[in-house]
Amino acid sequence: MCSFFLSSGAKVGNDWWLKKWTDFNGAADPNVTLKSFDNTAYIYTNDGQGTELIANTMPFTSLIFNPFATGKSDLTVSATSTLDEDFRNETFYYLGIYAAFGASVVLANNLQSLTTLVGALFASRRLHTKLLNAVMYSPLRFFETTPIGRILNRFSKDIENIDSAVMDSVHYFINQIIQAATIITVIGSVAPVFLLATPFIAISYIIVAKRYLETSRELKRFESTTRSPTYAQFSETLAGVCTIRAYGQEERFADMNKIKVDGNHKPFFYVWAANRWLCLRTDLISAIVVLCAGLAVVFTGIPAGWAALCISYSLDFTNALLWTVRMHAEMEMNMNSVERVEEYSGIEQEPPAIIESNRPDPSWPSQGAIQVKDVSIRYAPELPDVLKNVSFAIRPHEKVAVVGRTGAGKSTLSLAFFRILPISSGSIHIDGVDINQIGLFDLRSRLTIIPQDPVLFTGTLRSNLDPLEQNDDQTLWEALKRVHFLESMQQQATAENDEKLITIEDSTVASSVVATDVGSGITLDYTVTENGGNFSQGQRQLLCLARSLIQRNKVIFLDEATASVDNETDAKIQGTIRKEFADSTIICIAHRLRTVIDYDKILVLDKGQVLEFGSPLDLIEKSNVGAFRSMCEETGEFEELVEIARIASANGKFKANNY
Ligand SMILES: Nc1ncnc2c1ncn2[C@@H]1O[C@H](COP(=O)(O)OP(=O)(O)OP(=O)(O)O)[C@@H](O)[C@H]1O
Repeated sequence: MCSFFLSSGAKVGNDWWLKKWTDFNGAADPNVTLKSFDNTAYIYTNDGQGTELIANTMPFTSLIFNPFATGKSDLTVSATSTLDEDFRNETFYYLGIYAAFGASVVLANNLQSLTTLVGALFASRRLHTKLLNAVMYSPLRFFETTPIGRILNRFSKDIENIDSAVMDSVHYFINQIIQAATIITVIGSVAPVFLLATPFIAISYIIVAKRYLETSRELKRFESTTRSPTYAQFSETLAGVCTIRAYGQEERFADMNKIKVDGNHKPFFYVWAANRWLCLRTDLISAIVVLCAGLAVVFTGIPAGWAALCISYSLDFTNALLWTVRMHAEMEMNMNSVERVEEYSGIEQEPPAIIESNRPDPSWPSQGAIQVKDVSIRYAPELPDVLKNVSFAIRPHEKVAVVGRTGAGKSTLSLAFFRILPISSGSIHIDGVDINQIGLFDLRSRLTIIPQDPVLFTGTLRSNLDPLEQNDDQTLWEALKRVHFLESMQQQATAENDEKLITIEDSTVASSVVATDVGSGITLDYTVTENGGNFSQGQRQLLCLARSLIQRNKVIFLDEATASVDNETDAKIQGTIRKEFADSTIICIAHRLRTVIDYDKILVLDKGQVLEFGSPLDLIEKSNVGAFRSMCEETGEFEELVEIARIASANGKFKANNY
């Protein structure tokens, strides 16, 4: 009679568990052996003539044994419920391990994501700051030789890549490598003969990956370099849209844009073609891996479960391999952005902003005496000198006009004072301080320039006049009034709408221009659009002049500051300059000789050299060969200019020119 007790759900799971069972059965009937292999239990009897398998379980299933069906009804096999207890304990034990694995995977994943994100943010911020500083403090030459599109590309696409893509690709690349290595290890440990195939797999991988990486890296670089001209062309087109329309060239510019966009998209298309190429190769390698795994399984004769594991892992290998190569390429391509941003951190920099050991007195320059000695300047080391051994001296509070033909070097001279261009030889002293020996911040913050092209920033009147918010509203309004900006706005508003009566209030509270209609009123919060686009060129120059009035520096450069205003406004502004800057040294670059004929001195430049330097009257009365004299003659108002110069000389400077 056979008795077999096994409660339902009991499973044969591992050797240890089964060993106990076997012992138990062995004790019950020495002719019965119970073996376990690969999660399957086998019951054998030995009738003295040989061993016979009489029952077996399915893998991971309960032992179902019907002794009558086997014809071994005299067989006694017994098992007790202690097996269930063991099984239950072990199940919980392994479930616990499994849960712990799950929890650690979740934790590790989160930790990894956190580290990646924080690391990426930190790295990206550092790189961005480095790039910004490098560009901000680069010399003028850098901007002249570097297309704006290229700089924009660094700050937009490259920084975006570093922000979001670089760390992701590094992260996935490492994951994929671990996955591929794990697969090889698992298959290798189950069927070690498989390891014989790994050199072949490694070599194939290296060949395919190398080819793909080289191609895709070049394609990506090509894509990046073709993007900059696209940006440049686009921004140029936007800036010159009026001219383009005026000449009816819209279509040509649109075509140019299409060509550039096409050029930029071509490499993108080829990147995907290369991707397909890669897929084919990795599929091939993976097929060989599956074949090798299959052969290894067959020839080592490992149990079915392990064999299945090997094969299913080898199938996963295709994906792991493909993504390892892809992520490797992606990582390298994204690293191009890091390389490109890093490249800019090595660009030439301007001298230091502050030299602690040599800071000028806070009141410097208090007089405005200037000594220029043998100054030569060039725009680049490979270019010829633009200013050649220029020497002159200006006494405190003197008003000096710099005149000369186009290209004579007038604007370059003002750049030399601000050290926008480095002085290649000679020196400039202001109130006895060699400007080459002090920091750029100290130098530039003590001088004022009103450039040929007035620069305004998007914001408000207030933010443009007083960006550091160091002055009260009253001062700002005063400055606007003195440069006749308010008048100009009033005229404009009146012209726009006669019914909107604009008045200039002189109230001490704000001295604001208030319109009866709020819509046309001007306040210090009046919007200034990009580049001051909502003001005329002349109004922009007036605003720059107002800004310099507020600064009240002792040395002022006017680079054709009133070139874009009408004669009447020019006369008013000149009056303001004479009054407001009476105590300052003024160096004024001018084309309208009438504007500067009553200045203290005239400096005539020609081809970067000083031709004449002296009082206007002295120069104008020079014999016929005088350069200034012939310039005055060319104006067609020679007599008038001579008259003004004479009155100015007789009555004291800055009084004759009443227009
Ligand atoms: N960015 C530059 N790079 C190279 N050379 C330049 C650059 N700017 C000006 N130059 C050269 O320097 C010389 C002097 O130019 P600058 O602008 O100082 O003349 P300018 O007298 O102010 O002329 P304008 O009256 O037309 O403003 C010119 O011959 C010009 O070719």
